[in-house]
Amino acid sequence: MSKMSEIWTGVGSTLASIMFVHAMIQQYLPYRFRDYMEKYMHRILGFTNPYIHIRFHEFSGERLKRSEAYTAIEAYLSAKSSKLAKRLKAQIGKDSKNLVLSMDDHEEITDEFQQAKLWWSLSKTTPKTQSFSFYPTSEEKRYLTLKFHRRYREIITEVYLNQVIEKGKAIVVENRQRKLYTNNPSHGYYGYKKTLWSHVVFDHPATFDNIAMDPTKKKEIIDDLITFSKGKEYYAKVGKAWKRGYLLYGPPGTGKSTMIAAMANFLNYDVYDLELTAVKENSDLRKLLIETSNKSIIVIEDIDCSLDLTGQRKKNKEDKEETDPIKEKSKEDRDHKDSKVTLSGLLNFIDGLWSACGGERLIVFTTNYVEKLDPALIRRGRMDKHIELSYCGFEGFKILARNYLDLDSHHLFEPIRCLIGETQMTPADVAENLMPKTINGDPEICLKNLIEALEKAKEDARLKAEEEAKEKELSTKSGEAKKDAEEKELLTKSGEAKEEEKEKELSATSGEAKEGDSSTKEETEEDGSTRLKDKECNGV
Ligand SMILES: Nc1ncnc2c1ncn2[C@@H]1O[C@H](COP(=O)(O)OP(=O)(O)OP(=O)(O)O)[C@@H](O)[C@H]1O
Repeated sequence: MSKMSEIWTGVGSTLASIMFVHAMIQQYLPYRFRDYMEKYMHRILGFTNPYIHIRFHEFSGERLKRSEAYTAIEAYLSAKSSKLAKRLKAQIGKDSKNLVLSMDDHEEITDEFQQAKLWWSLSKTTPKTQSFSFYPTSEEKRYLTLKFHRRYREIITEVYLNQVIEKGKAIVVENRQRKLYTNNPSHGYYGYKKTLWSHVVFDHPATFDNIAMDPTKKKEIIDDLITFSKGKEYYAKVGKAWKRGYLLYGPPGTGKSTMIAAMANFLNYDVYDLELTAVKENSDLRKLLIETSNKSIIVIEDIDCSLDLTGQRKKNKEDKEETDPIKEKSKEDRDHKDSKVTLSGLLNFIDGLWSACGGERLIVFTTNYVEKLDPALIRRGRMDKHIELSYCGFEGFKILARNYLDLDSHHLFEPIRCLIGETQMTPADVAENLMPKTINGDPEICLKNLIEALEKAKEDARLKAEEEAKEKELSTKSGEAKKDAEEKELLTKSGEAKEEEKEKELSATSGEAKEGDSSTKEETEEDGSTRLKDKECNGV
């Protein structure tokens, strides 16, 4: 018993001495010397230690991007961690339904592969000088370490790791909780240790089934998206970055935002809603791009009024102030932020060298005024597919009737078919009219509401057309009157001119006659010496 306590005492004092020496070295030895010591310690241990260590850092490069390998390994280990690790981290899983568990910092779990035993551990380093902060520090650097016996080197590096990454990637896709991101302002008080994007869970119910548009057009878009998402090899073969640009244009309320949500749901992509006016300069745009993940849609809504990219912003503003002053006011407020993003910066963002890092990205612009955009911005190759979203047709109405009223046919469909072809009503307005105003509302009432609204829209359009025709007539008449007056004036002027000419002519001929009498006069003017003689001839 006393021997045991002696041993323990010995172990305790040895440990204390080691810790003391370690603390002394940390405190007083210059860091360069410490580095040398560490280096040689590792070398000495390398001769005796039969284990190999591989590190996987969470962030690659200058913390630019989360390492894909790290993410995949983390996902691979998460199933094992929940069974084996003693300390776990919990995160909310897909659709906010379940918890995803993974091992906590400084935990270690084991794995086996073809009789080889492996150890995975999660560690982190904190910065040497840590300042006090109210914010969670983002300076911690995490890394996973794999340890295995050197006799398994080949099998682990050539087979096991590839399998881990492949399985991990599949788990990431499966567990992916899709997100809707928005960029934080590059200026202002958020500058300290901020992340570039903030996100919420993306949970939009729009799908291609419930979007109201022409079925042929819809199929064309779906086919295009499928071709894109399966086109990794093709894009590599033709030497193009794996990305595609979509330009969605059309009047407000025709479903541009709804289309983006449907695309994201269809492809299972994240959405990055990029607010250009919050980006200070072109270099910030590049950083934002690097921070986006693969399998994502980067959206710039209302591109025509985001920035002075069209060279016509002033004009746009004037145009729109007439139509929607409230909306325009808030846009104007945004414009007041001093963003220096330029058209060339944005073009670089879309298809410069940096746009090729990562892959499987869609870039979507929306606008209500396609004709006002700079052609360079929307040329094919940048915006590969131009999609017009327009007023609701009968096919679109049928989809909305199915969505909102569970109706595939009704005797009121026929009058609606006629009316909808004669009016310009957006799907948003049609949907609003179809929405039952009470729970379990009668679908017939909703259809009648729509008919009423369509008739009103038709009447309004007729009145407007009449008014416009009148205005046109008036302006033509006033134009004609003006023209008449101008012509008259011209005539009068030309008459006067003619008269003047005649008078001139007359005076010229009478002058000539006089000149005939004194033909020698000209000569006298040319030659002063003859003048006297002439005068004499005329008896002066
Ligand atoms: N094509 C459509 N199919 C189904 N619903 C639609 C469609 N278009 C509009 N809606 C309905 O109208 C609402 C407004 O549509 P959305 O915001 O997509 O229009 P938008 O074209 O993006 O408008 P804005 O140009 O003003 O941003 C949506 O919530 C949706 O319910």
